[in-house]
Amino acid sequence: MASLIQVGLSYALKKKLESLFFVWALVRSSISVEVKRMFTTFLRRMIPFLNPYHVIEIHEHHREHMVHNKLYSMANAYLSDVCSHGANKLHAEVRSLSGKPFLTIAEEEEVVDTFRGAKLWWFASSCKPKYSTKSCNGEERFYRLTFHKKYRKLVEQEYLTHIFHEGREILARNRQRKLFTNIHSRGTGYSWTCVAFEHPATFDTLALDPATKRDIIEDLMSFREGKDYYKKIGKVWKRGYLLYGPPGTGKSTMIAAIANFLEYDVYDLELSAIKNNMELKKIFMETSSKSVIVVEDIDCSLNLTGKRVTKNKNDKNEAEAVTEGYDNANTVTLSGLLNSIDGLWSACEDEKIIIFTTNHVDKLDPALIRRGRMDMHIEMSYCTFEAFKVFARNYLEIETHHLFGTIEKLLLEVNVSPADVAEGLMSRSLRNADVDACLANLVEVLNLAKEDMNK
Ligand SMILES: Nc1ncnc2c1ncn2[C@@H]1O[C@H](COP(=O)(O)OP(=O)(O)OP(=O)(O)O)[C@@H](O)[C@H]1O
Ligand SMILES: [Mg+2]
Repeated sequence: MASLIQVGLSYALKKKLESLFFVWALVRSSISVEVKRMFTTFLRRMIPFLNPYHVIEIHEHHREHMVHNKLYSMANAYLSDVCSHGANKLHAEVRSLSGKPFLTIAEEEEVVDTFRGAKLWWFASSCKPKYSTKSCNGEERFYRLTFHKKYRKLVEQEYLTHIFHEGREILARNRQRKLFTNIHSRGTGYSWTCVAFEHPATFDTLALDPATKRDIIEDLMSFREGKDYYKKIGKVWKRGYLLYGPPGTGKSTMIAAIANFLEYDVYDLELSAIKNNMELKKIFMETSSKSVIVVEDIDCSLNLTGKRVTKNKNDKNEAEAVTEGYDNANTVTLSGLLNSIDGLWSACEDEKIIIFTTNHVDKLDPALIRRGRMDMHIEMSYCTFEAFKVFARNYLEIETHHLFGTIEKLLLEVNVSPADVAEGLMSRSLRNADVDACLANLVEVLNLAKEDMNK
């Protein structure tokens, strides 16, 4: 019965449609081409006029050159972080070894965002790309952003920039941080190669005088938040730290703690592997923002202790020229290094920390470490009682002990590095020995050091 009615209805509908088409064919043939054109133009104008919404499509790649569209990546990160709760279907992936999942909005899903009172609809979709590239040969993803036309100015002038900046911050927070080192490859010359950066050191585990630690943390925080300030005073947004002190006092550990605190990548620059100033400049330019650039043992890296270039090169013989840092095609010189650190090129991709470490601060050229270039000079000293207490807290989970008095006295008498103290505590704590045994072992280490000193 139901199917009979259905057949009857569709038959009636078919008949109606047939008569409509017949009338339309009659009208079409009777009206002039001119009227037809006017009618179509009118319709074309009326449809957008009646539609109060505007649409912006943000594709994964630039339409013409098929290079990656940064706005797409930022929008993707932004929507995943801010609006993903509104989506029913999500994709999950892990981008860093920390294991934190990163959720992205699945295709054909719509989420809603609000910005300064404006409501914005984001629809995730994909299409066939016009051209195919290595990274995109099947489908190209895109977002369709829909908003009321009264918000057009707001979207163009503020919202898209807001998306870009927020997305960049979110990507930086979620990315896998990297440790780069410079290598020489036959084809491309000098370049960076990287591995995941997973050093566990933090300021909590760093054994250091609490006041110095606080100063460093405050300095780093004001650097990180100082974008507008640096711009206002006309300085490139970067900061230099010189870490100096005897071996095993925690200079390299401090670098890891700084990078972890700021969540920056680390570029470990091996100066002695670089051929000349030109290569050095190139390799500096290839570092990205939000990074710590490190030159360890700067006093040993190169002969950078001579004076800077003097113009009258002819007065010098070759050997003197090299020692005094002339711009030689086959060497990295002091002036080359200074230029790379804070010449005009250093302004590309700012927000960088530059750290030099040395065991012999007195050997360095004052020009290399003057304030403004190396803004903060941090002395990493032998182990103090305050530093020891950090180890005791971290390694043994104790705040006080009857042997603390003896250890404090011994630490005032002998020069032992934090590395030695850590080793003294660790050799036993690893084997689950009790606290008393660990501290007794350290007292023994300190007494031996005292005997050595007296000898
Ligand atoms: N201040 C410190 N806080 C915590 N651990 C430390 C500290 N100093 C040294 N250590 C421990 O000692 C080891 C060696 O320290 P680190 O490599 O940081 O010393 P360094 O100053 O860089 O030495 P070098 O001048 O020989 O390069 C580290 O692995 C770390 O475990
Ligand atoms: Mg070191």
